[in-house]
Amino acid sequence: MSETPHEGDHVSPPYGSERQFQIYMAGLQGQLPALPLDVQELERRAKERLSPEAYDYVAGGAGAEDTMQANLAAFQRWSIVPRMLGNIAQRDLSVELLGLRLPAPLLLAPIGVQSIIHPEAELAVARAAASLGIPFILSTVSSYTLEEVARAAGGGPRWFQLYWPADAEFCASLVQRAERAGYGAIVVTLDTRLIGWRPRDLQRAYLPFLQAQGLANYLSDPVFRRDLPQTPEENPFPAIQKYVSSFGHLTLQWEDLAFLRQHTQLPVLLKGILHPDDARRAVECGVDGVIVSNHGGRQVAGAIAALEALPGVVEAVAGRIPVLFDSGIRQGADIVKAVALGARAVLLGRPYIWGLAVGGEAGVREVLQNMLADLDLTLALSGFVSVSSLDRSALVKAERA
Ligand SMILES: Cc1cc2nc3c(=O)[nH]c(=O)nc-3n(C[C@H](O)[C@H](O)[C@H](O)COP(=O)(O)O)c2cc1C
Ligand SMILES: CCCCC(=O)C(=O)O
Repeated sequence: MSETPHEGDHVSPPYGSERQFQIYMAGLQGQLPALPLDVQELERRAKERLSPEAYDYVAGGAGAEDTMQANLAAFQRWSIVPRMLGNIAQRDLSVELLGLRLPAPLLLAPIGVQSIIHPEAELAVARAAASLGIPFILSTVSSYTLEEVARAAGGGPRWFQLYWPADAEFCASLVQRAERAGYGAIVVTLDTRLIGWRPRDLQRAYLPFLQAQGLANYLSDPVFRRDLPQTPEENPFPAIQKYVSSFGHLTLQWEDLAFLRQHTQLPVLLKGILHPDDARRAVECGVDGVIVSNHGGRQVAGAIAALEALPGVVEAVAGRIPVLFDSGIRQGADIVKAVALGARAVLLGRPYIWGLAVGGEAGVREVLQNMLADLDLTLALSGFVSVSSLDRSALVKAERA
């Protein structure tokens, strides 16, 4: 099922219009795109394929899911004001990020336990991302080990997301394994030291981690395994219990970030920043980047929409480190808006998981290709030839609906 990357898969503008043309030409021969282009339709198709609990786990959010909805609504409060008659023949979607030149301001957000979605899980995602040169961020709670996923990615760019465990030695072990396996940065997720109140999952009493689908990095770690009374192969319960009791490091504080610096050479980014004061604190702590995110509305019901938080964080950071963004990216225009508001790049979340559910590796690739083509065309038709030339002047704040 896996396909090897093709040279021609690399995104180079005017790729958007080429892809569009390919789709229409294939249509003349009676061939339609494999995946729905509309992300809501894609989600419906994914739902048909997934178990009800897996679907709800991905689709759901915290509480009444008001923040999850607000994440999407926030994009409608900014409008692009297209400019005419610039020369848009030569376009450049690429951006520089922590010494990497990315083909577009796009990465794949860390999403855990992907084997509940597709048997090839993170391996398929890593291959799809690598074929386009798009970095992916592997979750700590992945279904395959970080070493297995690194092998699947080959030379493709990758970062490791850290759920900082209470055990310092285990924390150091995870980070050093990631560094050895060629991950280029550590993304510390701050907003999920406890799991949010998620009614859909609670109603089904469903937590996939308790079925070992998200424990690959734990069970393969020599430090984690060391003091278990029985090996996880003999009896999984002691390992699961240990995982549950050590998952969230509830006494972790800003000063502790120095610990990471002592244990890795890699750049460190903080994911889950929403308040400008936290952004300033992050800069003072010497981290290399922040990610504005409310975890897709899965943690604090009633929290600020991520896009609403972005301008305040950008202002507080004042260009000292890159600001990334996620929570609500669904189409090319959303990327344009986030970048215009000061994000260096964005993370795509749920949509690529729907692609994985419907089409495995090829499905993820198709979602990414469509997103990049949409971005390229939206940018060009708005009058911009490069992502780096976008700024707030591209937008107006719409009247509140
Ligand atoms: C099913 C699911 C699992 C997730 N797992 C992780 C994770 O393991 N680590 C993490 O930092 N964020 C995790 N996230 C949050 C995403 O990285 C990202 O912040 C979120 O999906 C963005 O919202 P959006 O998908 O609505 O755009 C998860 C999100 C979903 C939907
Ligand atoms: C233990 C929680 C990890 C997965 C996650 O981040 C999510 O479900 O949102």
